[in-house]
Amino acid sequence: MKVGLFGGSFNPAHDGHLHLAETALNRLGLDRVVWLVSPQNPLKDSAHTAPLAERMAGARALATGPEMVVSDFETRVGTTWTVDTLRALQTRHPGVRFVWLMGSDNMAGFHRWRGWTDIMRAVPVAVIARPGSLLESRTSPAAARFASFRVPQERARMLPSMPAPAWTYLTAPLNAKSSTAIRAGRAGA
Ligand SMILES: Nc1ncnc2c1ncn2[C@@H]1O[C@H](COP(=O)(O)OP(=O)(O)OP(=O)(O)O)[C@@H](O)[C@H]1O
Ligand SMILES: O=C(O)c1ccc[n+]([C@@H]2O[C@H](COP(=O)([O-])O)[C@@H](O)[C@H]2O)c1
Repeated sequence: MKVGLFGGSFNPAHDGHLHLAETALNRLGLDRVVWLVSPQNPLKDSAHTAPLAERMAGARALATGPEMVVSDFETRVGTTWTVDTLRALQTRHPGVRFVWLMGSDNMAGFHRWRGWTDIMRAVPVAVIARPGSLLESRTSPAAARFASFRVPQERARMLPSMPAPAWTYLTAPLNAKSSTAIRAGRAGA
């Protein structure tokens, strides 16, 4: 079983998220994409985060295909740092091939995440291109540090079966949606 782990605040969920999930599902040949709705991004201000139930409902409304699963795993287990979430999942599901999924904006700042080199060594990682972070992500400290472990996107279907570290950068048709823009629109409405 090959499972993409799609962590996010989903504050709120939007079709850019669906774009990322479907791109990863198809290009990596995954069996499932799990939308891990974060209790709270440890690097973001909690004052702007909507209640979990609201964010879960928004994610469920979009993640409708049979391969899509929306999960509150981090809340149930009590993890907020991704490195801890991955350890907990790998301990519980030793037979599953997990791949961490993220947009290129997160790759640009990935070196600020707790235990980021441990994350790279724990699971393969797929980065999906997002407008506004194309150059920063490709020239980021994480991309430089793990340059020799990069898998060309033409071989992305091999990624879930590869031992970590291994990562790929998927250039897809871009989607410009963002939760920040949606929240700003609501505030101004
Ligand atoms: N339009 C998009 N294209 C590609 N990846 C995206 C897009 N929107 C979000 N992502 C990715 O989805 C994951 C979850 O993102 P998140 O829930 O923080 O949404 P966001 O729009 O980035 O929110 P915010 O604007 O509040 O930071 C992240 O890895 C992010 O990079
Ligand atoms: O573990 C970390 O240091 C860390 C720092 C920033 C973000 N994350 C995770 O990255 C995922 C995307 O976060 P976000 O807020 O960009 O949607 C989500 O699962 C967060 O918990 C994790």
